[in-house]
Amino acid sequence: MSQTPKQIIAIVPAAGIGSRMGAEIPKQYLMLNEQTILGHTLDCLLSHPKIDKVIVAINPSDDYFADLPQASHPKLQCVSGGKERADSVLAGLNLADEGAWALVHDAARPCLTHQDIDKLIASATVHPQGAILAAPVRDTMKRTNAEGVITTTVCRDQLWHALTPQFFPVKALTHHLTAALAAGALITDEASAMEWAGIMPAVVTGRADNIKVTHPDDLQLASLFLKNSI
Ligand SMILES: Nc1ccn([C@@H]2O[C@H](COP(=O)(O)OP(=O)(O)OP(=O)(O)O)[C@@H](O)[C@H]2O)c(=O)n1
Ligand SMILES: C[C@](O)(CO)[C@H](O)COP(=O)(O)O
Repeated sequence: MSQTPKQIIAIVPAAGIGSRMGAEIPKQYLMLNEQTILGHTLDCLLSHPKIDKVIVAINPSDDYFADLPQASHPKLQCVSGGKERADSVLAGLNLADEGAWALVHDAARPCLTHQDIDKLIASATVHPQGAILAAPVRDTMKRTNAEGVITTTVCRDQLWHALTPQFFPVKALTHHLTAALAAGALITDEASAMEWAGIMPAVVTGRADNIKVTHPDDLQLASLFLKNSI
């Protein structure tokens, strides 16, 4: 059994433009109930007792972040994000202490709970290579051709939706993410950078309501989840 990480830094990629949302403003600044999507996400991370610092990667042309109430929080630090999500995560990692663990969480996932953060942090004692929150697939999964015709049914045994946070030692994640990006690997989450390096992260079952607000119809769902979060 390994020890629980002594220092935990949350890294929040929040530099996207939300093109699939099709809103007038970047989706992380859309209102959800009483505050912005990013505000909900930051409140959850800033209030967790085991998270020592929160580094938010924002778009260099972001005109909204400074107006958030959370912007002046003493635990919070800002950095300029990059072209892709992975670049933004790396920008945050480069500010983090090498001896810490990084808890990387999408700004666009405002329904995260402390219960799931606790589960993921606790997993480090059993999985020193790191782990991610994930939700088991419920539906039958189909793969189609470019014309939208089903070509195969994908076996759903041990098939998961990768969520965030994703939890890794800062030094290892920074090293492998840097190398994977330099090699031109397609990296859409932190686990895929570790997998690229031959490391096998664990999954920790997370709540299915920890959705990524991506399309317009996700807003109503996220609003309901936040109103009824237990
Ligand atoms: N260059 C980028 C792209 C995305 N993100 C962040 O990564 C998270 C997950 O990405 P996604 O849901 O795809 O957000 P967007 O890239 O904004 O959405 P879209 O792909 O629809 O444009 C979001 O919090 C987004 O702000 C980021 O920090 N830097
Ligand atoms: C990191 C992630 O949320 C895990 O499911 C997902 O890969 C982000 O993908 P996106 O296309 O950048 O939203």
